[in-house]
Amino acid sequence: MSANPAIRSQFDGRSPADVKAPVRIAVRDLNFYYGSFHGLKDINLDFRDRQVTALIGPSGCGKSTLLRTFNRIYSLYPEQRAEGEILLDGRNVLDPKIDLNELRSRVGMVFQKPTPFPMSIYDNVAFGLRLYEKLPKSELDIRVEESLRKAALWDEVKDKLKQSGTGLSGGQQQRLCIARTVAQRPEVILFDEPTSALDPISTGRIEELIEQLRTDFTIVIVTHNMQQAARISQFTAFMYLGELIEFDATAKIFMNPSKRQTQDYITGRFG
Ligand SMILES: Nc1ncnc2c1ncn2[C@@H]1O[C@H](COP(=O)(O)OP(=O)(O)OP(=O)(O)O)[C@@H](O)[C@H]1O
Repeated sequence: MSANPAIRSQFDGRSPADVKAPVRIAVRDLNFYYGSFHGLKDINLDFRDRQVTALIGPSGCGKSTLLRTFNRIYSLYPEQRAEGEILLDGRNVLDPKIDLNELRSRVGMVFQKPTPFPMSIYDNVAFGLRLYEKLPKSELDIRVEESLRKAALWDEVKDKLKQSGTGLSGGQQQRLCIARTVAQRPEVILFDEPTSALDPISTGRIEELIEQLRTDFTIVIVTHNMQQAARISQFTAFMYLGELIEFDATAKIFMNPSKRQTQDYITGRFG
């Protein structure tokens, strides 16, 4: 199962997977249930520091479910539960004693559809900072600018910070949501299909941005788009029916996967 030269050339010059990077999130024997439905089955997986890990697999395989365990966002729904361990820097985020606000400031999330708050661009970014960090106005201004720069949006909005965030284009709104997440200085950023509602140019900008954000953050991205996974991630996890089928460096998954199911999926034979 080795790749043809066209697939191989896609990986020329790409940042290779750093298999020695420290493990930031370690998933151990994770099972997830929606009521009686067993959504994730015995998942074991390591996410490495300052690497982009893509979660791929056919619709309904559990990619979003896995992503949503890392910041316990599922716990808004009483019938949903996780068993096992998700160690963030060695501490189990599934521990009921963990402070969920603190967890969510350490593990930020960007959703499929841009979700700016109905307030100014500045206030969108400052929102979490005002809640959790009592910064003087001058420092708040610095953090807002820094976050908008990291989200590659500053130059487009610096003269209209008081205008509503909802008046921006879809791609700009998504970068605003990234700025809002980055402002909290999280360690991990979760992206749930962040470009599926965007045009190709906006998609390209978000992909470039994710590559830049990798220098500061550990990134996990759910994507349906196999080319996108190949373009932007260092590691890829292929899931099917709630199970982790294969996890490896992205180049290995796409050029020489070990499992037949992975090969069939990446060559478009199913899913
Ligand atoms: N709220 C829910 N209640 C019951 N079952 C659910 C719920 N949300 C998801 N599921 C089921 O869990 C499984 C995994 O869903 P999940 O959304 O994680 O898949 P996915 O791989 O992200 O799919 P997609 O690519 O279509 O977004 C599916 O069988 C789905 O029907």
